[in-house]
Formats: sequence, structure tokens, C-alpha cells
Amino acid sequence: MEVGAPDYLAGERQTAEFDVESMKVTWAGSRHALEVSDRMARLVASDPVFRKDNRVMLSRKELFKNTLRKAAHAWKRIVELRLTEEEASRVRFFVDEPAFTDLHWGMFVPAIKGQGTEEQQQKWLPLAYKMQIIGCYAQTELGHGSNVQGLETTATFDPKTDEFIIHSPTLTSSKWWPGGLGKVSTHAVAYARLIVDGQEHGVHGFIVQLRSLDDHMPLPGITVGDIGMKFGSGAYNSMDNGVLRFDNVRIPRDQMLMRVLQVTREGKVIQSDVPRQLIYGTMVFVRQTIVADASCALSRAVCIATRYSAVRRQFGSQNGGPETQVIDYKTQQSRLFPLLASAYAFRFVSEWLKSLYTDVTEKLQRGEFSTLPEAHACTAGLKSITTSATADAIEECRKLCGGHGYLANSGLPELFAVYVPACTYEGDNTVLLLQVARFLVKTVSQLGSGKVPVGTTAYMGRARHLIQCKSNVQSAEDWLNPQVVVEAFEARSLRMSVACAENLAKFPNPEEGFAQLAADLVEAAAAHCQLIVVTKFFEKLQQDIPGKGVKKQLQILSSVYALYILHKHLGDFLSTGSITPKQGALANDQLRSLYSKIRPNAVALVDAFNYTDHYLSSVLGRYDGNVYPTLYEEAWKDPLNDSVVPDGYQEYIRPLLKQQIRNARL
Ligand SMILES: CCCCC/C=C\C/C=C\C/C=C\CC/C=C/C(=O)SCCNC(=O)CCNC(=O)[C@H](O)C(C)(C)COP(=O)(O)OP(=O)(O)OC[C@H]1O[C@@H](n2cnc3c(N)ncnc32)[C@H](O)[C@@H]1OP(=O)(O)O
Ligand SMILES: Cc1cc2nc3c(=O)[nH]c(=O)nc-3n(C[C@H](O)[C@H](O)[C@H](O)COP(=O)(O)OP(=O)(O)OC[C@H]3O[C@@H](n4cnc5c(N)ncnc54)[C@H](O)[C@@H]3O)c2cc1C
Repeated sequence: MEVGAPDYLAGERQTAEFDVESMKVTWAGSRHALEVSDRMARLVASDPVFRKDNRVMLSRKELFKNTLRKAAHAWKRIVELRLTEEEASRVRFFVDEPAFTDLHWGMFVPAIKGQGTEEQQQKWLPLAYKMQIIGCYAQTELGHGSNVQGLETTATFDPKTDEFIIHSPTLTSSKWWPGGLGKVSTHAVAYARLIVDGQEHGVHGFIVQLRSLDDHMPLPGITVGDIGMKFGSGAYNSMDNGVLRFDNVRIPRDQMLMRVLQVTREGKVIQSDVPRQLIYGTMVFVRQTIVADASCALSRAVCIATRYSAVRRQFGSQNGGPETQVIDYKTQQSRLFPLLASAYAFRFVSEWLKSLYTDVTEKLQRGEFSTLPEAHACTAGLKSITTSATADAIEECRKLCGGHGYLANSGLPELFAVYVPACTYEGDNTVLLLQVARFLVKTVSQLGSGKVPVGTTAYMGRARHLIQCKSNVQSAEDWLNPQVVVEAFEARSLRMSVACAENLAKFPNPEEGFAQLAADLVEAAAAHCQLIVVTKFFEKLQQDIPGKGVKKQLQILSSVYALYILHKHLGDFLSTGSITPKQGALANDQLRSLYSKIRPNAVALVDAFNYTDHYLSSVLGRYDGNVYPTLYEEAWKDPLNDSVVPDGYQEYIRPLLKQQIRNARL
């Protein structure tokens, strides 16, 4: 905020019952992370090249060129200022424009790191780190995305030349969707069916050069382009999602990523001791980052809706006094505050997921693979439920802002359009929950075998208790006890998984059973993932959390998150007998009283996200709350208002009006 400028939300900030600066540290993860983030946010906000308020007005070509300009400028600044990897990634975050760089750093580099041998990493990573090559992740095809084993592109080993021949045998085998592929990438990690000596060996990744490093023209045998406009204006259209076909393209043998499986000079295929599923490792990595991204997108929408709800007044004026702030309506609170609580919940579960991922990666380096299935289930499941909830929440925030939320300059329509494909990319959310369901059913089926479930399924080890326990909640206050809440969530989740397993057992063919019961399985998987989010929020509160009143606020938010989910899925809790209708009603009573506790802290709780006005890019979410004059000024900047009488008046409006006059005279 400018020094000396009026703060229309000052009153809201004064009622906060906690230290906002300390909450900023907790949200950022550490004082260091906050400092870096804050510095990089300001660096980006103060640089005119990173202006983004005109994105929705630009044509696709202008938008794309501007994105290239921003990406090049960001890289120049990163090099000039010798920014660390952490700082550089914050710069990209605050530039806030989907671009080829997301895929280069987010998937191409991790694919080589995760699936390449030491030698391959040494050869390719330095080039990628200096951006002397730009890469994308080319897996999905026109005909297959979810079904990775169904990909059709082939990579046939030619022992005569020691090369692979990469080929697109059908139209449906065309690579379709990879970000950065359409117009920018010089290289791709392309996924193809490995064929050696006429034998198939599954899908593997291959580094393929696509374009000349001299003039950017496609290399012989490569057909490549952009797949066209996507949902919304601005939004994800800054990304060149691409189409790619290979016509018998030859690459050296050592460009197959060979950490999992090696093909020797003689054409021998050697499976290493690394599990085959590591070929999917890049997706596991990215799904984990997408959970963190969900908390960012959600907190951004909630910040806009909360500040605006405090500024906006409708009805309720008494004796000529001010009208009621819409944030004081209980309905507004019951729609908004659970989303605020969800933003914090997703933040902390993403912190935990990152540590799980780091731990599993270290174990994999040591040759320990036992935790891989859990890492897959957690990343897939949490990616699914957090992105679905966030996409819905952004739209809810738009509605919470009434008519003005529909204006592009509220920031919410574009945020929604950019965000919503997260429910599809990196795995369709339903397909991913089915993966979690497989994992749960397997865990349940092993309960009798003496195998003790660990990690996030450890609670299933107490199946005997959880299958018949009764919640002892007797008052609304009892719902503030995390143990009571967790037990209800565990009972619901376990009972849903067990019911699925029992129903599955009725089918002679398990795969047929799985297909028939898929809708129930997805619900059981979601229940398990919600339990993880609730548990990790409560576990966060076991840590030392410094700052006046910070822990207290987080306790309130954790209860709001848990009881909101309980209220939303009350049917599950009741039908499984995990709680009684009376206990469900008490949970709702508690939720109402928690909303009142959040109310005086709401604006401060979104200030703790520490977003600059540049990052939010929302007239409604401005830090100073100066909404109306800005909306008014912005309207006049619209190109339609460049002339008082619009283009087209002479051709289309005037003849109409004249026609009416003639008719009236007749
Ligand atoms: C505005 C700025 C944006 C900033 C954004 C910030 C952060 C985000 C960063 C980047 C995102 C940006 C852009 C998005 C780019 C998008 C990229 C993509 O979409 S890439 C393509 C992604 N594709 C998918 O996700 C495909 C989904 N399908 C699959 O994952 C699998 O094929 C599926 C569904 C798991 C099915 O496999 P299936 O063929 O049936 O099974 P398999 O036989 O292959 O496997 C059997 C066993 O393997 C286990 N398994 C499966 N997957 C994994 C895994 N990943 N890891 C470990 N294990 C796995 C599976 O459970 C089976 O185990 P059991 O045999 O039952 O024990
Ligand atoms: C913006 C964007 C960026 C992308 N970037 C990349 C990229 O960089 N690289 C890349 O390789 N790919 C990329 N993709 C592709 C993306 O990963 C796939 O679109 C995604 O994995 C979903 O696969 P699909 O399109 O085949 O969907 P489908 O599987 O065809 O899904 C269609 C419908 O069928 C349902 N369905 C499918 N299978 C099942 C099942 N077994 N049981 C029940 N229901 C099922 C789904 O739930 C969905 O409702 C991108 C996609 C988008 C939208």
C-alpha cells in the first residue's frame, strides 16, 4: 500500500486477535521462506514488464508473445541478480503466467533427474539448467491420456545403427496437450512403447530433439504445432499446449531414460532393481507440488472474497446509519469461512506431503521401495481432492462477490479459468481417486493376514474398534476435541472402505466388481483423503507455533475445516453409523459458534497470505479496500470506451434507429 494512502479496511485489521506477522511466518513455512517470498514478490510487482492487468484484452498472439517476453525478462533478472533456485522459483510464481517454463522446470528437468542414469543427468541437466535447451513432457496422446499403458507411440530399437526409431503409427498416437511443446520446446521427454527385437517392454521416456537450436525449425520427421485456444480469455492461453507427430525419427540409444530399464548395445533388455512404477515418478512429484499450488490458488480467491465482503454493504441501515457489511451475514460466513479454513488446511497438508515425498525419494535412493505405493496413493488422492475443492471454491468466491465478481478485473474469472484444468492435468481426479481406492481395498484385504498397516492407513489397524465404536459427543463443545473428531473421521473412512471390500467380494471377477462399484470406491477414497487433511492439520498444531494468538486461530480454523467437511458429508457419517443425527446437529451448532470467532480475524487471516496487489490482480481484493473509485476508473479504461460513439454505429445502429423512426411515422 502507498504510504499515507487511506486504508478502508483498517477497522477490520484492528479487531484481529493475533499477531499477523507471526501468522505470515507460519503460512510461509519459515521466517526465511517469508523473507525470500516477500522480496521476490516486490521485485516482480515493481517491474513494468510483469504487468498483467491487460492479459484478458490481448489477442492470443499478443498474449503469447508477451509471455515469451516476460519469461525471457524473468530469466535475465534471475541471471543478473544471481538468484538462488528458491528465489528463481518464487519469481516464476509471482510472474503468475502459465508458460513453457512451468513444464521445463516442473516436468522436463524432474523427468531427467528421476528417470535418467547418472551419466544421462550429467549430460542433459547442465544444458537444461542454463536453458540452452528447453524441454517439455510429452506423454498424453490424442487417443489416450489417463491410460498410460494404452499410449501408441513406438520406440523401436535398431541394433544396426544403435538407435531408437520413434514413430507415430496412427492419428490417435499424435502427442496432444503437452505444455511448451506447441511453439517453444527444443526437446521433449516423449513417452513411447519400447520394442526390442519384436518384443514390447512397456512405456518409457525418451529424450527427443524437436527443433533446431539454430533456427528453431522442426527437425526432419517432426510435425509440431499448437492445439488451439482453451477455456476463457487470457487464462491458460499463454501456454502453447502442443501436437506432435514422429515420422520414423531416429535418436541415439543413450537418449532412452534408463534408470528403470536398460537396453544394451547388443539389444539386451535389463530390468534394474528399481520398480517399474518409477517411470511414473515425475507425475508423483508434480502431483505433490499441485497440492501446494491448490492452497495458493484457494487462498488467493479467499483473500479477494474476504476483503471485498468486508467492504461491501447491503441492507440493514438503522436510523440512517451504515448498511450491514455482507461479511456479517451468517450465510456469507458459512460459505466463506470454510474456504478460508480449507486454504490453511491445504497449506499444511501440502507441507506434510512434501516431507513425505522427500522421505520416500531418499528411501528410493537407498533402494528401499516399500513406501512407494503409499506415496502414490497420497499424492494422487490429495491432488484430486484439493484441486476439486479449490476449483469449486474459486467459483464460490466469485458468487460471494456478487455482480462485481463477474468482472474480469475482480481477478476471479481468470483465476478460475487458469485453475480449473488442475482437476484434469496430472491425472483426471476421478481416475486418481480410483487409484487410492485400489490401495485402500488392498490394505483392507490384508488386515486379516497379520500385515500391519502403516503411515496414513495405520488407523485401519484398529479396524476391530473403529468398525463398531460409537462417538461419545454429548455437547457442541465436545466437537472441539481433535481426538473425538479424528475418531469419527476414521470410523467413517474405515467403514466405507470395508463396505466396498465386502461388496467387492460378492463378485466372482474382482475387476468386474471394481468397475461396478467405482462410484462407491471413489467416495471411500475421498473420505480417506479428507481424513488425512484433517489429521495433518491437527498434527500441525502439536508443533511449536510462535506468535501471540496464532495457535488459537489455527485451532479454530482446524475445527472449522473438520466440522465443515463433516457437515457437508453428513450422509456418510450417518449411514456408516459413525455419529448420530443428534451429534451431527451438535457439530453444526459448534460450526456456527466458530464462525463468530473467525469474524473479527477474517481480514487479518487473509493478510497473513502476504499477497501483493500485483499478485492478486483484483480490484475487489485490494489491500486498502478502496474498491469503488477503482472500479469506476477501470471501467473508463476499457477499449470500448476509447470512443464515445462505438465503431459500428454508422453501419448497424443508425440504420436501425432510422428504421424505427420511419416505422413510427407510418
Ligand atoms: C499459473 C502457474 C502454474 C504453476 C503451477 C505450479 C505447480 C504445478 C506444476 C506444474 C503443473 C503445470 C502444468 C500442468 C502440466 C500437466 C502435465 C500433465 O498432465 S502430464 C500427463 C499426466 N498424465 C497422467 O497423470 C496420467 C494418469 N494416469 C496414470 O497415472 C496411470 O496410468 C494410472 C491411472 C495410475 C493407471 O495405471 P495403470 O495402467 O492402470 O496401472 P499400471 O499397470 O500402470 O500400474 C499398476 C500398479 O502401479 C501403481 N502405480 C500407478 N501409478 C503409480 C505411480 N505414479 N507411482 C507409483 N505406483 C503407481 C498402481 O497403483 C498399481 O499398483 P498395484 O499393482 O495395484 O500394487
Ligand atoms: C491444461 C492441460 C495441460 C496439460 N499438460 C500436459 C502436459 O504437459 N503433458 C502431457 O503429457 N499431458 C498434458 N495434459 C494432458 C492431461 O494429463 C490429460 O488430459 C489427463 O491426464 C486426463 O486424461 P484424458 O484427457 O485422457 O482424459 P480421459 O481419461 O479421456 O477422461 C475423460 C473422462 O473419462 C473418465 N474416465 C477415464 N478413465 C476412467 C476410468 N478408468 N474409470 C472411470 N472413469 C474414467 C474421466 O473421469 C473423465 O471424466 C494436459 C491437459 C490439460 C487440460
